[in-house]
Amino acid sequence: MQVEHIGIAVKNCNDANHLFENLLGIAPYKAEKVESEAVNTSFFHVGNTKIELLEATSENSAIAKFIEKRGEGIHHIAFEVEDIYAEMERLKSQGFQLLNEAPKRGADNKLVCFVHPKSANGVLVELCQEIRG
Ligand SMILES: CC[C@H](C(=O)O)C(=O)SCCNC(=O)CCNC(=O)[C@H](O)C(C)(C)COP(=O)(O)OP(=O)(O)OC[C@H]1O[C@@H](n2cnc3c(N)ncnc32)[C@H](O)[C@@H]1OP(=O)(O)O
Ligand SMILES: [Co+2]
Repeated sequence: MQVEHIGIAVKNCNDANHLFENLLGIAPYKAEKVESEAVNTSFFHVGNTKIELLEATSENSAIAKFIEKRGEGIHHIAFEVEDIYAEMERLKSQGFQLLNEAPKRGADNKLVCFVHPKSANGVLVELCQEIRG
């Protein structure tokens, strides 16, 4: 398993893109809107992992609620897995609380699911599997 990306909640992707471009010295490689999560995302390659900037597109978005409550900042850590179905079963059998019954389509051509922060020492964990074919 490796860290696929670190999700950072931001108020405005354009502003955050400029800041991270200055910080990292590289431009984002992708911008993607994900309606199902009510977010705009922007991705930077950093070594063999990524930064995912997330801007809410609706006040009901998880990102909007997070920023309202905690301000901008690190939102989640995503791990890449080979078989998200098997990993979900494994985590469920170990008593982790999953936030979705089945994987859903995320950004950057991935199937994703989430583990409740309460099950992971206060960290929102995302599992990602590349959508193959
Ligand atoms: C576009 C897809 C993209 C991808 O990579 O493919 C994404 O990453 S999408 C990312 C945005 N989507 C999600 O985060 C979906 C999963 N998240 C959720 O279902 C909710 O945000 C949830 C359940 C984590 C929190 O829900 P809600 O905000 O309605 O509940 P509370 O505010 O009451 O929070 C409950 C409890 O959890 C703590 N909390 C909330 N968010 C986080 C967080 N990001 N990291 C750590 N802890 C978090 C919150 O503080 C509450 O704790 P308490 O001690 O009761 O205050
Ligand atoms: Co993510």
